[in-house]
Amino acid sequence: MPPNERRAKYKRVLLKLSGEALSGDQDFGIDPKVLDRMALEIGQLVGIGVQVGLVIGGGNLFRGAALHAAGMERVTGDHMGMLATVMNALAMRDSLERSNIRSRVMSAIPMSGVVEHYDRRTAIRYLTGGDVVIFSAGTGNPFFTTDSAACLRGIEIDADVVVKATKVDGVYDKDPVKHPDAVRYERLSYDQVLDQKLGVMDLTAICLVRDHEMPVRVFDTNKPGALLNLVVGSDEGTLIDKG
Ligand SMILES: Nc1ncnc2c1ncn2[C@@H]1O[C@H](COP(=O)(O)OP(=O)(O)O)[C@@H](O)[C@H]1O
Ligand SMILES: O=c1ccn([C@@H]2O[C@H](COP(=O)(O)OP(=O)(O)O)[C@@H](O)[C@H]2O)c(=O)[nH]1
Repeated sequence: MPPNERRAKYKRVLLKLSGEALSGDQDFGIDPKVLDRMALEIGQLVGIGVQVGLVIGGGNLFRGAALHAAGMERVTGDHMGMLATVMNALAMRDSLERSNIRSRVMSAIPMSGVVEHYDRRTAIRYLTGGDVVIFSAGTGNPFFTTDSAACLRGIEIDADVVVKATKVDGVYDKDPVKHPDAVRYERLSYDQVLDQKLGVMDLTAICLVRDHEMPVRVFDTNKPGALLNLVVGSDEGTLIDKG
């Protein structure tokens, strides 16, 4: 069935893309080919009437913890990490707009003249009007991650689901990159993720979605069509919910 004839299961989704995904085969930076592919996949969602909020990480450029390990003060490192997410957001907007997908970038850190300051009601208005909204600069606070920012914004904008795009095709009983015998879950409860300390999302983010009963789906960024499939209700990746 052509994508535009497929019916969406979700009306509004919050999609989290890791910064690392944007660097493609390189260790650092932004690969325009990856952005263009993501823009295409996001465009398919918009095409079937799904409202898309986007949170992009910054790990392809800077991570506060890594800068700190190299000797930098942690808060300064986190500020650099958050600014990195703004750069990624600008690159993503550029790619979306080249594909004729209307989009807005909002930042949790005010950056007059570059991007709009985050405001929940304005964001919801943009989403309702069909614009993709990219929420940048994480939560605006050090010591958090963009996974937490994705869960926070997902809850704030009343998304139906938080969708985490990652390098693996779901949540496993142990890290599948290190353990080839790891077994993938189709569905998990928040408490299982917390009790078993399953490392696919940080625990602060999981606590937040648990407290607000926001479902999360983890899927493989590199699998073509997976995002559209899960939005139309296929069993892609792993679903984390209250069980
Ligand atoms: N139980 C687990 N199930 C799935 N992935 C896991 C698990 N434990 C650790 N991981 C690792 O978590 C990574 C995904 O986390 P992610 O947040 O996307 O990475 P990043 O820190 O680059 O953003 C995977 O690449 C995988 O190696
Ligand atoms: O609310 C936030 C979100 C992010 N960061 C910083 O920004 C970096 C990049 O985000 P993240 O590591 O979550 O990116 P990803 O792993 O998704 O690429 C983090 O390492 C933190 O240093 C932060 O301080 N507060």
